[in-house]
Amino acid sequence: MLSGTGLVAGYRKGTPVLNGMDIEIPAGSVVGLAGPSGCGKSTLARVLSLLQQPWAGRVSVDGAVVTGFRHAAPREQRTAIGLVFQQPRQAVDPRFTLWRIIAEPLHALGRSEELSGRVAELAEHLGVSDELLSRRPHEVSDGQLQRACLARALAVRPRYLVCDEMTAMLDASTTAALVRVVDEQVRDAGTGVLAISHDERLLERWAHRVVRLCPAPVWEGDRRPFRGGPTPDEV
Ligand SMILES: Nc1ncnc2c1ncn2[C@@H]1O[C@H](COP(=O)(O)OP(=O)(O)OP(=O)(O)O)[C@@H](O)[C@H]1O
Repeated sequence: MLSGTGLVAGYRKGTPVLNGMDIEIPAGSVVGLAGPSGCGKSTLARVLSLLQQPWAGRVSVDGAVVTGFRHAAPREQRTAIGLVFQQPRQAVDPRFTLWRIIAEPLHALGRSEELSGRVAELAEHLGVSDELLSRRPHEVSDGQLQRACLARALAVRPRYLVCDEMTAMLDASTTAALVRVVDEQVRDAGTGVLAISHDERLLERWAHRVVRLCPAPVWEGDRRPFRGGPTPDEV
């Protein structure tokens, strides 16, 4: 289980974006996360991927409370969680070939003996041809690059995957292909997935459970509405 308990996080002192958020992503299931723009979905994705330190609350990975975030995140916990962003072009080094992009997490862990076999296996699984592997990001489409980004996220076999609007820029067939690969991970490897999307129809088809974040707060006198947690109509 990847879980966040009592998460408070934000950017400007005194105005948290998440204000006491609880969420649980069990192994082998897809939890959908929906909600209007600006309500904190990507913030939650960064906190659960250990890229952003919450102001309060805790993140646990398979029962172990995370003790550090960003560079201070324990390697074992950091590699347990893969992240795929909405904008693949902002998520890769433009100088790298797709091969190197996919290989990067293994390279960073010093697992060079696995590199070529694992990259070939992932590329085939994600439908990235040998010819595409030698190209750089500006020489491929968004969909082809996002396939490589999903391959990169899966390279070290994470136990959890956070997909932050992974398919928002993609056509229907690429969306279906990527969702199919993620579903196979869930079924065959027991991966737990947080699928963030504006597309409620996609989430209803894809996720076992959908959590909806509240809209941005509206001030009504002294009543400060709860913000950033699941609404009671969680399904
Ligand atoms: N780096 C940042 N610095 C300051 N404020 C930020 C930063 N990133 C996000 N915010 C603010 O935090 C709030 C939540 O942003 P976040 O990106 O988490 O929302 P979101 O639900 O993912 O939105 P969207 O659906 O549009 O992607 C927004 O008000 C946003 O302006």
